[in-house]
Amino acid sequence: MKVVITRHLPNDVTKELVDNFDVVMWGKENEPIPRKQLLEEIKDADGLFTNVADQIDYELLERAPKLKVISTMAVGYDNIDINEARNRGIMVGHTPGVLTEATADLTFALLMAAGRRIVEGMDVIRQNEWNSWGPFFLTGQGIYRKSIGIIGMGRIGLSVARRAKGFQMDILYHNRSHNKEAEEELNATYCELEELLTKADYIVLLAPSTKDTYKMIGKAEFVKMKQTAVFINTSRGTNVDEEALYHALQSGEIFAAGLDVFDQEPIDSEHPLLKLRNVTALPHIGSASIETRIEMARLACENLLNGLKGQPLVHEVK
Ligand SMILES: NC(=O)C1=CN([C@@H]2O[C@H](COP(=O)(O)OP(=O)(O)OC[C@H]3O[C@@H](n4cnc5c(N)ncnc54)[C@H](O)[C@@H]3O)[C@@H](O)[C@H]2O)C=CC1
Ligand SMILES: O=C(O)C(=O)CO
Repeated sequence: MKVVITRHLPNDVTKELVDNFDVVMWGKENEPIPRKQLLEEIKDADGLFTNVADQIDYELLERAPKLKVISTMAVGYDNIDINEARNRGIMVGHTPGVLTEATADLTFALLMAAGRRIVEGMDVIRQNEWNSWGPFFLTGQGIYRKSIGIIGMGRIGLSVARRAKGFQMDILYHNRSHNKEAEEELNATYCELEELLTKADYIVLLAPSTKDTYKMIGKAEFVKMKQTAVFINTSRGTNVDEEALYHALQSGEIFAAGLDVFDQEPIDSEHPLLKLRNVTALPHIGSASIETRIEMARLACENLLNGLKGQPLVHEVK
């Protein structure tokens, strides 16, 4: 059987796949396999090892009559046409859990960086703009004992809430259903979205990208936030209306934003959002700790191996 791997991975991670299957692996780690080449290689493939940056759509699936398993090295699978895969009897595996703590760390780092203007401070030094200590020079928003509103209280949301508890923050959340663990362990309060937006000092978006969450934070939502609010998005860029976000940041409707994800990735370096001093932007590195990425790659390999051997996947998207 043939397996296509769309990014270069370490040999010790792919060993079992290489020992058992005919593996075609793209040679570069940080550059995507050209679409044309992927469409060619997929024609006789039984398994596909992919990630958030590949579009696994109708066109690709239509060209892959033998495909049995798609395994993504990610928890989010919005880049995969799940319905089409299901119609064709193709199993889809993903990697929930192993990346939760790394992504929560990065989310909290962004929250602190945006609130306390950390990257802006570095820029000021680099640009030789640091003249003196000033009473209100580079002052930002406090974090300790402030409130945090988490939209999407799932695995990562709960781990972010645990970090917030360490800062004695008041935890509000909005979710599809009540999260008992968050309420009992952290005294988190369930809110309707509107209430969360008006009350929270820090607003953290961690819901998946679905048709219900598409641009769920837009003009109407930013207007409801406090002028001192700091907005953090580590979910997916498509969950936010970026034009409305730009306007809210530029006009002072909100204080700052910390963004790890964008509507178009990679974001163009000339994008208006990146011109704003009150934006802290990162290139989709939420889960990028070395140990977490290795665990994700191993789990994705295990999903693929299991599927191709006719065994249940460790984590199958249902
Ligand atoms: N920036 C990065 O590198 C990373 C980003 N992510 C993103 O984070 C997302 C969350 O991951 P997990 O916490 O593991 O998933 P999860 O499934 O455990 O949590 C998602 C939560 O969002 C809630 N939700 C769904 N639709 C909602 C809506 N319309 N309104 C409010 N809440 C809603 C769900 O009920 C669930 O509790 C992923 O889907 C992915 O998009 C995940 C890992 C790394
Ligand atoms: O897992 C995900 O969904 C990511 O965005 C990358 O870790």
